Amino acid sequence: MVAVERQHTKVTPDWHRWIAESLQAGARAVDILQTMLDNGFTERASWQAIDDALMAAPPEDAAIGDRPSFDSRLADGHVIDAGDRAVRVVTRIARPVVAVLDGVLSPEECAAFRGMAAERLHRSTVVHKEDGRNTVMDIRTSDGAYFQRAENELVALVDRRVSALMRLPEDHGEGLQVMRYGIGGEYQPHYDYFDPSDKGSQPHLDAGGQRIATLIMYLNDVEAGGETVFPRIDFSYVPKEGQALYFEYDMPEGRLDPLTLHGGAPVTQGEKWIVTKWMRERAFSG
Ligand SMILES: O=C(O)CCC(=O)C(=O)O
Ligand SMILES: [Fe+2]
Repeated sequence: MVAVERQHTKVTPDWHRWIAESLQAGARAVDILQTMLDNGFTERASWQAIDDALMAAPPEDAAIGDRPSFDSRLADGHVIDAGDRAVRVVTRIARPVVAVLDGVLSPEECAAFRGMAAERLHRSTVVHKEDGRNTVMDIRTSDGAYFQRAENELVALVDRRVSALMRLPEDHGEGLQVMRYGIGGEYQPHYDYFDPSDKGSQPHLDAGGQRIATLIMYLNDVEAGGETVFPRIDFSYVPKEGQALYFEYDMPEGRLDPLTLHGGAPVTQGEKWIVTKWMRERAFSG
């Protein structure tokens, strides 16, 4: 019989005390959560206990006006210089590192990408866990089109802008990937980084190393559905033409941030078009 690992759903008084003390000592809720997950508690039970502790005794130093620190590769400030464009920050989340950015692409650029991609769309694939090959699977039901770095003027312009924005050299970037989701089209929750324990990740890791950050740019407003969701932090972004969602997942000591689990919710009305840039830790031939 296969042993089923039981997860704890009951938080003991000792643990409640530890949570309260850790919060008072200034620990972050996400780090407390991680310790609890590592010790076999369910996510739901852990958050419940952390929330209870926060309600009972909010950290003394959490004065309104105190700004959390956003330790991110993105520049500070409300407006970021992306070379040929000023990009406005709409929202920042500290952990996982996420930012919503406005004005990354103009309406004309969005239309041009949709038009350019329409001619070469094919069913999107995912990396197979075992053999590393690009494989069609139900978890990702979109059509995609790949653009080699700098393959035409618009692609070159956007590659350059994205590199300035993400503060990583252009040659760390995979070619831009346009995706179109029709009604029912979705991308179920996944990590963008390659799971180092999967055999199939190896050929990808050998070329350019691990993926470390993602920029999803939205090429249209979606009528209904199609949100980009982060289920581990209950965060949902509603697509808006010209905006982008930035997130990074490389953490100190080579760890990868599991809170970046994310997906594209099914489109229920209209279409959804995005163009994505995945950045690697090293230069990469494309
Ligand atoms: O469609 C979405 O909102 C998510 C896309 C995504 O996860 C990706 O391009 O890696
Ligand atoms: Fe993704």
